[in-house]
Amino acid sequence: MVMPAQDVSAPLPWPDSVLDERLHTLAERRYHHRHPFNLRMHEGALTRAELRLWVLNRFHYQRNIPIKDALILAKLPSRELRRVWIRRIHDHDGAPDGDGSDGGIERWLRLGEAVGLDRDALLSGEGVLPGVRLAVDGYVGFCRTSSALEAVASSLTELYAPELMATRIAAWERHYPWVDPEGLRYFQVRVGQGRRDSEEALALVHAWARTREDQERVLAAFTFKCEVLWALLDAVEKACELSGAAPDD
Ligand SMILES: O=C(O)c1cc(C(=O)O)c2c(n1)C(=O)C(=O)c1cc(C(=O)O)[nH]c1-2
Repeated sequence: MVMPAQDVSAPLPWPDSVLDERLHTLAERRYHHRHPFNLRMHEGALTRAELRLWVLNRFHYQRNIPIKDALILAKLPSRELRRVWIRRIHDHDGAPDGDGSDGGIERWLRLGEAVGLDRDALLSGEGVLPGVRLAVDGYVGFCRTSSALEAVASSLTELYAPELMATRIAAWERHYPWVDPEGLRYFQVRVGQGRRDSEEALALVHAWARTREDQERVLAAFTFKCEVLWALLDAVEKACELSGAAPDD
């Protein structure tokens, strides 16, 4: 019997713990918790107009999350996996037998109202910055064209979102008391959902990334996603600089 030739020079896969460590090192440097806009948000330095601009632009990201999750769903090979993943769409759009009022998109619309933005204004998409559109389109396109492993790996930034959201909730309560606290509900609910979703995604990545090449692809997908989040905030920060809003506006 002819044995397939083995590439003895191919590097061995890392243990899961080493892959996790590499993700962590990347996040430390490149996740958007370090972005200057988030730092300004946390220290209470944003004007009302700046906070509103962020809420309006992040809504564009939020409303595209279930769309990219539907693209990932279509790549999953088993009903067991699809049954688990479909819950992410319901988390944002609302339960299938409801009217959407229990979903994350509705909670984000309420966050908009809490900062003084009309829900029709958010739904119209008017005011979404070109850079935000490109960043979000980039994320959705990545999930459309990449492998299931890479698309799932790109969601792993959520490993770091719950801690950032806890910081955000505390900062908003302290520095932006004019925001109706009901608006913070989106983040309060998302902390638990984000923990669960990212742990599920990490378990899939561990199971699927069998070679060093797969693992390198995971790191590249994660880096790309950090860049999506970073580019979104770059666009918002630049618009703040250009508008030069007065501190008490
Ligand atoms: O506010 C944040 O900092 C933040 C970050 C992220 C993230 O790291 O991708 C998500 C969210 N929020 C979020 O609310 C959310 O629903 C979400 C879904 C995903 C994803 O990639 O599937 N990321 C995130």
